[in-house]
This record gives sequence, C-alpha cells and structure tokens, in this order.
Amino acid sequence: MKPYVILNAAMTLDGKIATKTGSSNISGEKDLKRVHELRREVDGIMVGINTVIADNPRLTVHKIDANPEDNPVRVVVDSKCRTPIAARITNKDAKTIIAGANDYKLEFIVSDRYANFTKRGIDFFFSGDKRVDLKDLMNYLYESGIKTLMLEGGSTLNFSMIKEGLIDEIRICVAPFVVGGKDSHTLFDGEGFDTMDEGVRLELFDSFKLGDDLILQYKVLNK
Ligand SMILES: NC(=O)c1ccc[n+]([C@@H]2O[C@H](COP(=O)([O-])OP(=O)(O)OC[C@H]3O[C@@H](n4cnc5c(N)ncnc54)[C@H](O)[C@@H]3O)[C@@H](O)[C@H]2O)c1
Ligand SMILES: Nc1nc(=O)c(N)c(NC[C@H](O)[C@H](O)[C@H](O)COP(=O)(O)O)[nH]1
Repeated sequence: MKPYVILNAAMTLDGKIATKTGSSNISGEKDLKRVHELRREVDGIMVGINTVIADNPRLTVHKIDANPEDNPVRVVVDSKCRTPIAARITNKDAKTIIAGANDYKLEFIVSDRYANFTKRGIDFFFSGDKRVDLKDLMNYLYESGIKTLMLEGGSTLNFSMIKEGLIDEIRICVAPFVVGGKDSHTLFDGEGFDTMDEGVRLELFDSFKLGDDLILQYKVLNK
C-alpha cells in the first residue's frame, strides 16, 4: 500500500524550479497560500536532501492560520543521512522522519549525529542499498498512518517518484517569467527517458489563474 501522492511545485514558464545557484523564489503570494492550504490538508510532506540543503525549508503550515497539529509529518529522502543537525526540519514544530539507505546505516547509527537526531525525536527508516527504495518508503509511510503525501521536490526526487509510478496527482504553479540555463533545475531531472513514447501520461483536470500565476492540475494516468 502507498499514500495518495500529490506533487506540488512552482516553475517558470521554461520549466525551471531553481536556477543553478539554487535561487527558487517563484510562487506569487496567492500561490504560497494555496501551497500552505495543501500542506494543512495532507498527512505528510516529503522532499529530497538537496532541497533541505538548498532551501532550509520548515515544511510546516505557516503562511495561513493553523494549529500545531495541522503540520504534516516531514519526510526527508536522504540516502547518506547528510541532513544538517541545525536544519529547520529538525525543530519541534512537527514530527520528522529521515529516510536513509542501508549501505550508510551501520556507520551512521553509531555516530554522535545519530544520537543528536534521536534526542530531538527524529525517526529514521532505512531501505535500499545506495539510494532509498521509494516503494518501501511509501509502504512504511502508509503503515505509519500517512495516507496522503505532498511531494515538494526537488527535480531528482520528482523524477524517481514518477518513474516508479508513485505519483498520483501533479499541481503546478507556472509563473510568468523565464530564467533559462541548461544547468538550472527543471521540474523533473534525474536520468530521464530516452523517447517521448516512454513519457508518463497525464490528464489535465483543472486550470486557473491565481494572481499573476497559472495553476495546472493533472492526474497521472499510466502508473
Ligand atoms: N520551485 C519549487 O517548487 C521547488 C521545490 C522543491 C525544490 N526546489 C529546488 O530543487 C533543487 C533541489 O533539487 P535536486 O534535484 O538537486 O535535489 P532533490 O531535493 O530532489 O534531492 C535529491 C537527492 O535525494 C537523495 N535520494 C535518495 N534516494 C533517492 C531516490 N531513490 N531518488 C532520488 N533521489 C534520492 C539523493 O541524495 C539525491 O541526490 C533546489 O535548488 C530547490 O530549491 C524547487
Ligand atoms: N510551491 C513552491 N513555490 C516556490 O516558489 C518555491 N520556491 C517552492 N519551494 C519548495 C521548498 O521545499 C519550500 O517550500 C520553500 O523553501 C519554502 O520553505 P518553508 O517550508 O515554507 O519554510 N515551492
């Protein structure tokens, strides 16, 4: 079993979710409120380790009225357990799970870092050898009570998740500017598919303007 997974992201018209320097201020104010309403609705929110390092996000509901119990469980996909101990996702505002890979587990669980994380109440889940096995992780999260999960990037994790058929819905904010750059991060990076035929098919079920931005909502078809 797996949670119902909604990928949410903001991109420029040219499909970039961050520049090569990591600059990623894309959504307008109204879209940020929409994002926080979605955060309030879901049981969990997941990002890749590079997003934690680049953005130091809180992953809590803080741009709209909310109670502490509205915060989703935060999940970081972090094979080598590189999450900085001072990262905001380690604070007490919400529960946090770090998902690591088995090849790095033994060394990590005897370290002072591990002791520090567990002292802060952070949970760990290990699966896969060099990279986190995302199917196993989804099953673990579902069994832990996370029935709906918001995926908030970045590009590499987004591609692995869609390639493995783990994304159910995609909600995209398209902002009215372009930044270009072959080294910018796009909505889906990873290794990509070789042919268009292999592309994951989507069905647009809603679209609307929000402030200056355009919101596109898709169901994922061939999972
Ligand atoms: N505009 C937006 O909506 C938005 C949202 C989130 C992130 N971002 C941007 O995305 C950038 C980071 O994206 P990224 O692609 O470098 O990193 P990422 O956040 O996708 O993290 C990827 C890392 O996760 C780890 N990982 C472990 N198991 C994995 C697996 N099975 N599949 C994939 N990854 C696995 C690996 O260490 C991998 O390098 C940042 O610059 C951030 O600002 C933008
Ligand atoms: N929807 C959306 N629009 C953006 O313009 C943007 N940069 C992100 N980026 C996703 C990132 O994971 C974090 O949402 C932000 O870094 C905000 O951090 P908070 O958790 O609110 O502290 N997401």
